[in-house]
Amino acid sequence: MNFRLENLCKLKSDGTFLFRDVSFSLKERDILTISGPSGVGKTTLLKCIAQLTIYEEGDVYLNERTPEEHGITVWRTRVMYVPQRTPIMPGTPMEFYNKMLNFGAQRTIYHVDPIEISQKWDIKEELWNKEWTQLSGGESQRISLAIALSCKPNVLLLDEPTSALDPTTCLLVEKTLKEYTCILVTHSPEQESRLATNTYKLNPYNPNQDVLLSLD
Ligand SMILES: Nc1ncnc2c1ncn2[C@@H]1O[C@H](COP(=O)(O)OP(=O)(O)OP(=O)(O)O)[C@@H](O)[C@H]1O
Repeated sequence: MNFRLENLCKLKSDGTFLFRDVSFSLKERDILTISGPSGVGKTTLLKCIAQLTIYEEGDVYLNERTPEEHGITVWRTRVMYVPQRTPIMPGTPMEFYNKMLNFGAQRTIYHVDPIEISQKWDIKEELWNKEWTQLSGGESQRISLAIALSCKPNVLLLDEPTSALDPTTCLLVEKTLKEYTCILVTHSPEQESRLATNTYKLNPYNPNQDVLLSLD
């Protein structure tokens, strides 16, 4: 497996750059952490990679093929975005998971049991049949993550995946994540040093850099 991002550029609504020329690459079981100040564009970068948000320039490749070549729906199952907060949804996690199993691109994938994954993180099986609205932030965060891991995507795009967890549970989740290839947004330098095989610091875009570049 190889994954590559080349010179991704994203404009803000006022026409200035949110970020410019973001490039990195990953191989199997790499964990690339993305850090940077609040509002710098970390979530937006993950959404661009997942093809959930448009970007103005740049290319992204999974195994040397673009999202268009894979097909956008297949891409999103192979390069899977997990938001920081689970959107408010009707029904239970089990109902959601069963629906997902019948959804186009997922039908062809052999899934790992998400309940088994979540049990490693102290999620009891009965929680899967509770309404999403009745779950705590940390419970729904772990269940959403278990569903994503069960699809065995090539690359996981994780937005602060342990933000709602206590330190002990956070370490249990990190232990599992080490078996996967991830691009992971974190505000924790400790988490970065425990997990990262590669790091990327997203800095606020500085237009003065363009002037210096054009003078070269
Ligand atoms: N689709 C979009 N197009 C243009 N700008 C956007 C888009 N989505 C978000 N933004 C803007 O990009 C900026 C960065 O938001 P983003 O949520 O990516 O930051 P972040 O680095 O993840 O922040 P935090 O660490 O607080 O979660 C915000 O000002 C937001 O309004």
